[in-house]
Amino acid sequence: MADLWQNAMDYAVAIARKAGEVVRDALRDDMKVMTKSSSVDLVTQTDQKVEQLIIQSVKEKFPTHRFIGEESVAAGEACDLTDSPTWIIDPIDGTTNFVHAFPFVAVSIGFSVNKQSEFGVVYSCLEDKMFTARRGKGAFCNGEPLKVSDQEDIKQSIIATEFGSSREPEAVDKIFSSLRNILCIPVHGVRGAGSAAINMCLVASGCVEAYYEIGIHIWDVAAGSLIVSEAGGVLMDVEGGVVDLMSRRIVAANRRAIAERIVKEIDSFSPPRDDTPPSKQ
Ligand SMILES: O=P(O)(O)O[C@H]1[C@H](O)[C@@H](O)[C@H](O)[C@@H](O)[C@@H]1O
Ligand SMILES: [Mg+2]
Ligand SMILES: [Mg+2]
Repeated sequence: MADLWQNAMDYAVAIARKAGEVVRDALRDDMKVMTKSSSVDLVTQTDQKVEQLIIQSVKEKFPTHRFIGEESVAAGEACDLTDSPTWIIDPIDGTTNFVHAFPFVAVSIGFSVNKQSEFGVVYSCLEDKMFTARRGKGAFCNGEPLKVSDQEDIKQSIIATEFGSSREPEAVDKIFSSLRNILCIPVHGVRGAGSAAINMCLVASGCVEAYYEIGIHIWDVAAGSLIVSEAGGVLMDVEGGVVDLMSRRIVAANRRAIAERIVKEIDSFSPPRDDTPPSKQ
């Protein structure tokens, strides 16, 4: 049977590559850096330009499809995931890296239908690595199949995480408390690429055993989640149980036992959900 969404996925890969070129070119220019929710939540004209480029290109080809885009939501659009085919876009995941030319910057495009993820594309544009996954068909990097690490022992693992863009003391205290607990299990190391999407691709590639973060948004992890699960990994909420991409909390791991061990050490909290309008937060 023909794959209904393969055409859309091929299109997403082509747009992500084009978007990556725009990002790479912009690194050479002077940047105007603006802020969003806090003085460390950065955005540039390139984030906005790339998001518009992706949305306009998709609209030409798939006029009935819907969008959740980071910069459109920042501009006031609703973050609604319906049953309609929906493109979930982070035009630059790792904007702080981009601003500082720290070389981990990704274009992330997730696609969901009936609230189920159908494909995910993460283009790590400075490394020129194209990560892709189609539901039920595996995950790939530049066409090569991906598989999570087979490590069973958390004490022999590397765990990825991020500090995020909240500087509220209560949140920072919990982030540090979780980090301390995990570091002192002890694990071999803790790392962070500065891009949620790339961290998830590192889990899918078997370079780190797990990644967790509280404070991410649906556009940071929509594509990466499918890439992890298609590479054989698991997703979980930071308190255990089923992950909810609107909840702004995620654990992605090579296996359930490692995810559950991390959950035990996380001092959890709940940022305002992505699907709660700012007026109700
Ligand atoms: O760079 P953006 O798209 O803003 O995404 C980042 C996110 O906002 C932060 O919370 C995470 O810590 C980063 O890893 C994201 O990639
Ligand atoms: Mg992001
Ligand atoms: Mg972004």
